[in-house]
Amino acid sequence: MTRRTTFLNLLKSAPLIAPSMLKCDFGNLHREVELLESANVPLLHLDVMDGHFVPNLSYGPMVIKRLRELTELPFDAHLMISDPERYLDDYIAAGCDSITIHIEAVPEPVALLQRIRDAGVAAGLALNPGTPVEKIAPALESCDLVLVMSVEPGFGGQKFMPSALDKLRELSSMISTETLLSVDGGIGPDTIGSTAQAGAKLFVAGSSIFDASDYREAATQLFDAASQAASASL
Ligand SMILES: O=C(CO)[C@H](O)[C@H](O)COP(=O)(O)O
Ligand SMILES: [Fe+2]
Repeated sequence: MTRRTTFLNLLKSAPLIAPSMLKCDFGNLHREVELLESANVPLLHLDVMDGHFVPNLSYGPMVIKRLRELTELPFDAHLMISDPERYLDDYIAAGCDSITIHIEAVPEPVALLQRIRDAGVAAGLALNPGTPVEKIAPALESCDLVLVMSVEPGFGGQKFMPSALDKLRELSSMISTETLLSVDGGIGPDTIGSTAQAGAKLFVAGSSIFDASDYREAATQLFDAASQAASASL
């Protein structure tokens, strides 16, 4: 069983709430991971920023490797970096279970997505709010995950952009049922329902979990809202 197979099996437990570690307390990673494990979240979303592709810096493979020692939760790495090919092996070796690259950083992504899959890791492709769905259409068959950004990438705590909803609807009719459709940015109790109705299955949540006093309660509230909206839209 590869990391990719295990990651894709998560789809069976959708909706999936993925805390974005960008908003966690980096001075106390061990404790944060313990709290998230007791909150029963199914995976962690790791935002990697290089200060070039996006105007912010976060962490890289060395931190992810140490985090890997703290938990067996699957890692969903979101690489907001230029030239991800150059660093890909480091992220694979650090223990990521899925690796998502941006179409704006890699306009011809098929070969790189295949390299990720060949390494036994799930391959994801993200698009920014200003990028139309057509740009990623030729690569969809090479994707295990498609990530619709509902904020401009680079920072947590931004306001959800409703233009993501049309993209989610469009993509749900284009991708296979085995592909994880993910949404990232401004996801909270008031916005998650509309994204679930639009077809998202994996919901990245930073502020709405880490700003809460009880992570478990916050994650459960998001899960319940997404489940209800998804079943109402059936
Ligand atoms: O990729 C990201 C930012 O580029 C983050 O995953 C995202 O912003 C999470 O934070 P929040 O839920 O607070 O919007
Ligand atoms: Fe992200």
